Amino acid sequence: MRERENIQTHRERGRKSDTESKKGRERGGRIHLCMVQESMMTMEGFPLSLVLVGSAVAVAYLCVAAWVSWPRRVGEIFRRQGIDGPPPSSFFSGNLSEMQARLHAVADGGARDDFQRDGFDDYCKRIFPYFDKWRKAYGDTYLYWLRQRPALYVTDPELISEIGRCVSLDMGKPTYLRKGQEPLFGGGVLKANGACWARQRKVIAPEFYMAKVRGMVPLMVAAAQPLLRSWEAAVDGAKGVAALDVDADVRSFSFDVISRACFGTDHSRGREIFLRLRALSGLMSEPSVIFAIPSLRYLPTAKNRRIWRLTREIRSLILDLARGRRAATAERDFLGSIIESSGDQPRPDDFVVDNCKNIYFAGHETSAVTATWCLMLLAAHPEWQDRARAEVLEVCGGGGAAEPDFDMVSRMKTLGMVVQETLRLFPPSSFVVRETFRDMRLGRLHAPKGTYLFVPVSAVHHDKASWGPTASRFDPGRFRDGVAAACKHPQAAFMPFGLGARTCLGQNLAIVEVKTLLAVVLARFAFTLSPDYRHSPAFRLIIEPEFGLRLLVRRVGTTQDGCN
Ligand code: HEM
Repeated sequence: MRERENIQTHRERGRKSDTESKKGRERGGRIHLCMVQESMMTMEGFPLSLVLVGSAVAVAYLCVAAWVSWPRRVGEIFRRQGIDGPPPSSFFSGNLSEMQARLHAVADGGARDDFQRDGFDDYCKRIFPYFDKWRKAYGDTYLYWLRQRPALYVTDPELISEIGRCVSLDMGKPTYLRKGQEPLFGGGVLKANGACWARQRKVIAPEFYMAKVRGMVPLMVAAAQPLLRSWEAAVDGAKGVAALDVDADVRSFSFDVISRACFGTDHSRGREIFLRLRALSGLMSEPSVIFAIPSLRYLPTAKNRRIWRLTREIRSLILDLARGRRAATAERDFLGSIIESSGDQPRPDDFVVDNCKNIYFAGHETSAVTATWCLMLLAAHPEWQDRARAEVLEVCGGGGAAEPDFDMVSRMKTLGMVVQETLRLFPPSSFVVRETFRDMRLGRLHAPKGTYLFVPVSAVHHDKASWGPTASRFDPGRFRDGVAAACKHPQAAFMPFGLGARTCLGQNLAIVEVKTLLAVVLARFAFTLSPDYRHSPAFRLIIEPEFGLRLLVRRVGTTQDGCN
């Protein structure tokens, strides 16, 4: 009985709850309907475009929030690894404004004459005062900011070696080096990355192997003749001792060497091309708002039109030469070889044009400024000048009568040590720079994608921890038993030609070229620094003497007053 009642109650409860839930469903349905109606009213009240704009704003907000918080998150990644650094002064400039302010403060103090008879102040502290300050505050490896990009300053030998060992295509030349520089470098080997770079390097590298450079010594001797003739004329005209601004002559020699090495018998036409490249480079390095705002590069301003015209002329001159070469017998110089390999490249004409331009930029000023610093250091250190000359005269025989050939140049060990010590004290390239194109592990370091790695070559070359207390002194003798015996951590302490997979392709050519020039000069002339030489290494993409190099030059075997 009670059971029946229970069942009934349960059924009634069930009916009741069914009715309630039906009512609820109806209410819910009405609510849902209302919401849809409401929302339809909203859509009607506010046009769809407003809703879309709202969504776009929300997405943009999220992107900006991610962008703005990225530096903080990256900073945190480095801090967790024990790497700290100066806080960015603003989100947009990073540490750039502080860097500029310190540079101005030093410039306002005037260019210091920091040349000393037996040593050189570490000019890097004057040229890059911010790095020195930050290194003292944050240690050998620290993080700073170039706008919104993290930049790691690396002087720790272990980390430098890791960068040198890395062969991954996920690390390469920073993209900022290419932006706006297309007319000068195009997609050539210097700034390319990934498979495109690897393909080009494979073709170009053999052109500068020692076996090729061996055959270039006669063209170097030929390229030195105008300099020798003009110095002889000046010395004879001055009745014994001439004051000469030698840096322009040395640059002209180097220009001729690279023209002859690249274009062989066509070197005079090559010179025409390189002269236009020089003009183009001059135009593009003029400070201008056009290059700060990328889209302005496409405006037909007078300057842009000149840039475009030069770029077109250079391209068509190189391609004309290449067409002539294809029709004639193959010549085994740089141009001949890259024309031959261009067929396997995706864009053969670009490959030829861009790499001719790249070799000019890579190989002209760097070798010239190295030879200029060598002359300056030999002028300032007569004992080393005498030793180097004695070696040249001995190797070339007959009092230096014979023109040097490759084997003779290779036997000039003292001269080799002088060149190495010059590259240590004044490396033309102040930085080896890389960018990580994805998150990477370098030894113990985890570097997020988009990190710049800056190895300050000149600072590392002057580091007393690696080179000892005489680091700032000119002492070629330290290289007597090679680089390994000259310093601690040789892989990470001496890198005038860069690091690892991207190391300089022209280093054999450069060293033989500088030694050959010094040999022919030393065999004929003795020189000292002019009293008005002002020692002031300046950073203008490469480290060069700010006020040029003036020497007092006389013929070998005569004294300062010109008498035997
Ligand atoms: C004393 C003279 C020279 C110095 C100090 C020098 C220095 C350098 C440095 C520091 C690099 C960058 C390496 C890196 O990022 O790790 C480089 C790259 C390069 N250099 Fe030189 N260089 C000199 C002369 C030359 C000459 C004469 C040529 C050719 C004729 C040349 C061709 C190149 C090329 C093609 C690269 C790009 C390599 C690549 O990215 O794969 N260099 N050089």
